[in-house]
Amino acid sequence: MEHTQRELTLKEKEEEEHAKVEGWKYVLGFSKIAVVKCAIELGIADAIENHGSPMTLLELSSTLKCDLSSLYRVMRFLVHHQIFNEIQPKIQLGSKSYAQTALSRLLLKSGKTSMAALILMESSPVMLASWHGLSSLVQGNGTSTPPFEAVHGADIWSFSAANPGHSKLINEAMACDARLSLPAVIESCLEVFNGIETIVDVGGGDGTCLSLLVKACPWITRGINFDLPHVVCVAKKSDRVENVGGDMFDCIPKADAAIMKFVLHDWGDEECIRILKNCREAIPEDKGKLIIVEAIIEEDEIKEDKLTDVKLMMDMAMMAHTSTGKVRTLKEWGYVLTEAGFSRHSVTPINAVQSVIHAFP
Ligand SMILES: C[S@@+](CC[C@H](N)C(=O)[O-])C[C@H]1O[C@@H](n2cnc3c(N)ncnc32)[C@H](O)[C@@H]1O
Repeated sequence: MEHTQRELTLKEKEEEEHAKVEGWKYVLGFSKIAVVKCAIELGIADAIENHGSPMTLLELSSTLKCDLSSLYRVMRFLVHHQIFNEIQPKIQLGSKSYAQTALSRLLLKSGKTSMAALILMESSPVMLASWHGLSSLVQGNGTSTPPFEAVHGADIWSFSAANPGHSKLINEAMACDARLSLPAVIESCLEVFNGIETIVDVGGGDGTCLSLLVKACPWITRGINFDLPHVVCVAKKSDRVENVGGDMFDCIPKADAAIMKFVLHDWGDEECIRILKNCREAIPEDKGKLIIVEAIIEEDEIKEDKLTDVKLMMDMAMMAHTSTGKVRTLKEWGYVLTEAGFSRHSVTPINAVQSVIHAFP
C-alpha cells in the first residue's frame, strides 16, 4: 500500500528546526562545563579581579602566560555565554577588554561566594566516569553494581578514604557549599539554634559548616565535627569545635542538637532511617533537635521554582555518584523521619538550594 507523507505544518517545521538546534546543544553540551573548568584552572576571573579593572586579551594572556589565539577563542565562548563581559574600546584603534560579571566572580578560586571547588569536584575525571553507568543502573532494577562502584571498584566514601587527593576535592567542594549555604541558614532560622549549648555536625566534612555556625551562635559552647576518621584527621581546627572520627552507622556523639547538611541525600531510605535513629539516640528525648539542611524536590509542579532544575540535576548526580542516594520530596522526608521515630518536623525555605528541616524526637 502506498503511503503519502503529510506536509508538515509551519508550526511543526519550526518545532523540528528548534529540536535540531537543541539536539546539537546536547551533542556538544559538555563543552560549557569543560570551558568553565578551564577558566577556573587558568585563573581568568582571579587575574581580572587582581588587576582591579577590565583586561585586554594581551594583558590577560601575558598575566596568565598562555597562548593568545587559544585564549581568544576561550574568551569568545565565555563572553557568548555571558560569563564575562566584553567592553568595547573608547578610542577607535584601542583593544576591547574583558570584565567580570556576577557569574564570573563565582569562578574565583577562593572567597565567600566562590563555587570553583564545587565545579572542580563535579568535573573531575573520577566523578565524570560514573555518569557512564547511569543506564546500566536503571536497567539493573536495583540488582546492578552502582555506577561509582562499577567504575572505581569501591563506593565514593571508601574510594575517598583510599585516595586522599579525591577526598580533598570533596572536602573543599563541601566547604565551598558551607560558605554559600550556612549564611542563608543563619539568616532565615537563627532562632532554631536558640538554647543549644552543644551540637554535633554528623558527616560534617572539614568542619567549615560548624565553625561558621558556632561563630554565628556565641552561646554554643561546644561543637562536635563528626565524620569518618580519614576526613577529620585533615579537618580544620577552630575555636569551640572538636573533630571526632567515627561511623554514623555505629554511634553518634551525644549533644543537645544534631545537624546534617548534604549527608542524607547520599543514602537510600533504609540507610537514612539507620542514621536518623542514631541521631535520635544522640540527642535528648525531651528537648533534643535535629536540623537537616537538604534540597527538597517539589511534588507540585505549580510550586516549582528557579532551583527546580538544579535539584533534579542533583538527584541525577546522586544516582551517578552514590550507591543509594536521592534528593527527596517532602513526602519522602516525612517517611524517613517518621520511620526513625521523630514525632514532628517542620520546613523553612532558605535562600539556597537547600531548605532547613527541623525534627523533634
Ligand atoms: C556530601 S559530604 C557533606 C559534608 C558536609 N556535611 C557539608 O555539607 O559541608 C558527606 C559527608 O558524609 C561523610 N560520611 C560518609 N559516610 C560516613 C559515615 N559512615 N560516618 C560518618 N560520616 C560519613 C563523608 O565523609 C562526607 O564528609
